[in-house]
Amino acid sequence: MLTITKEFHFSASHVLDRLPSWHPCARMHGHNYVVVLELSAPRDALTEAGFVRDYRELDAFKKWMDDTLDHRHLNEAMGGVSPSAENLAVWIFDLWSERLPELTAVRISETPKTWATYRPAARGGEDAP
Ligand SMILES: Nc1nc2c(c(=O)[nH]1)N=C([C@H](O)[C@H](O)COP(=O)(O)OP(=O)(O)OP(=O)(O)O)CN2
Ligand SMILES: [Zn+2]
Repeated sequence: MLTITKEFHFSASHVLDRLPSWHPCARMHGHNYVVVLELSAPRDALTEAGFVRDYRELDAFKKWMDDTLDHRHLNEAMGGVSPSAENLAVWIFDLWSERLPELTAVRISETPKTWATYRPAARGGEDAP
């Protein structure tokens, strides 16, 4: 299995309003988010050029991210889903997995020290069918 990743950046605010009120993240605050898309393909399924998928074909994802998430309030942009890093990873995966069939994982960083990864078992890795 071959795996490629590409990193994207956006800035947004959120409120984790399902947390208890004493929790700092229950207050409005913002992050400079990092999103990493991971795409995978078996070695015998690479394109003629030797790509899992051309990185440049991910320009559409960047445009969507800029339009939908950048400088937005994630509680609104995500339609009421609690905007944790975990839920954001799942939400992005579910929105993009049909358009990017090679998508195997979405990783989200809110701070330089934190990462959340959504990697559905059936879609990638050594155990994939
Ligand atoms: N499992 C999760 N825990 C937390 C999430 C999350 O999405 N998933 N989100 C937050 C906050 O939104 C934010 O990311 C703060 O995280 P935290 O690590 O507390 O950030 P700090 O910069 O304040 O941490 P320091 O330890 O002071 O560097 C909270 N938890
Ligand atoms: Zn936060």
